[in-house]
Amino acid sequence: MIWIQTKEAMRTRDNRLVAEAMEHGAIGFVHVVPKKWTMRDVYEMKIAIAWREEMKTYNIPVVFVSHVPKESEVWAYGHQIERPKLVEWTQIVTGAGKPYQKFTPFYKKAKMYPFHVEEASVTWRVQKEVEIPWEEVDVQLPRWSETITFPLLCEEDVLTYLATIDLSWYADARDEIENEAVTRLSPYLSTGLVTSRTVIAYGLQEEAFVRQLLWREFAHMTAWAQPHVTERPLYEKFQTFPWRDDEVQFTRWCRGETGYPIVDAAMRELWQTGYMHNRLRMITASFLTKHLRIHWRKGMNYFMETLVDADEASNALNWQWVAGVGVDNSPYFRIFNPLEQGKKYAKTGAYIRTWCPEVQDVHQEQNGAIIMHEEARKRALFHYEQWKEHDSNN
Ligand SMILES: Cc1cc2nc3c(=O)[nH]c(=O)nc-3n(C[C@H](O)[C@H](O)[C@H](O)COP(=O)(O)OP(=O)(O)OC[C@H]3O[C@@H](n4cnc5c(N)ncnc54)[C@H](O)[C@@H]3O)c2cc1C
Repeated sequence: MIWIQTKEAMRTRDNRLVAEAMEHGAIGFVHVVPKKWTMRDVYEMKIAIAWREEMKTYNIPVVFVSHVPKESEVWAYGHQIERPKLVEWTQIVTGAGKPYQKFTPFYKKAKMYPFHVEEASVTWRVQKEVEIPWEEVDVQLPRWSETITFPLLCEEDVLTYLATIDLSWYADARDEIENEAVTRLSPYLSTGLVTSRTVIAYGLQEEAFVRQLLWREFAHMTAWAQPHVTERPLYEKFQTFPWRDDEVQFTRWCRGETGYPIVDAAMRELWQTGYMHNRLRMITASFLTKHLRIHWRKGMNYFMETLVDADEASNALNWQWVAGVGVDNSPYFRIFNPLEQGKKYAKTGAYIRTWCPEVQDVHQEQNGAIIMHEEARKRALFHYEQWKEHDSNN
């Protein structure tokens, strides 16, 4: 009997972990119920509840536990079998055999190889009742999750959705916030309801889109090669950068009360739905790290708690990228003007008004704004220059 962690394993297609486990006989799944819930935990729990129902047809138990005792052997992606990838990371390396630090050369090299295709799908079969060696726990989802509409909960629905995706205007419009051209596949990729190989197998191969899937792959490769990406800046010199500690301003950012309509709309949408468009993630992360000069790790941790697609590697790499502390990033001195970003990518104001109905002029700082843009920009540049001169060993 083999027990498998539900994490990233609740699907039929491209699932070698489960297919191989079944070759050894009966299987069961264990799902660890968290003590403190993030948005993504709740979403995963809901997927696991639907999975438990589906698995009943085959007598395959899905057990909810508080923890997995150290001594018990439980199969999991990343242990018995590596996570599904599009390319072989050990092959996509520099001339010196090192992992790429920059995305563009990684991307160009990755495109030189055919992508890995889907591996075994699981052929489910009814098994005999098995004894459960685990102590089950009751699941109490947090009250706040009751009002949230979560993305799809089972693979079949996601596959149906995949078949409907039209990428013909993705390249031109992926930055648009109001006329959304992006796919919203990230919760499914993050929880493993589908793999990027299945996405490709469904014919979603438009170049600009595949480039984004490879950004994800690059983030995961980086976290594998440099696991400290969630802790320290990859651009080591930034270890000494003087971030500000300001709980009041941080809370205003989290709550969408900065007085910058585009920032506030995005942060409120995140809080109420767990979703935020990529362009808005860039604008809000830039605002926190440059306008407010608050540590990127605080923002990163807040996104990990609130995003329904929270993914440690993608989140950390992107935060480092926006903050300008990674190795392949927009430099710290390039500072987004949130008002201009709003005019360009959320032109009509409809998006902003949905989340900030109180706002009159959607492309202006509001009365009592946390800081004036020009002043914030100057201060950020001043501190950056000072740090460069005195502390960064440049
Ligand atoms: C500060 C910040 C934090 C982020 N945190 C996360 C996170 O926790 N989880 C997460 O999945 N993505 C994260 N991203 C990347 C990106 O914003 C989301 O993947 C994207 O918005 C998801 O929407 P979509 O599926 O409609 O994207 P699409 O544009 O349709 O892209 C398709 C897929 O490509 C991948 N992808 C797209 N852009 C990126 C990117 N910049 N980096 C890595 N993969 C990408 C995602 O898997 C996405 O589902 C973050 C970006 C920023 C700037």
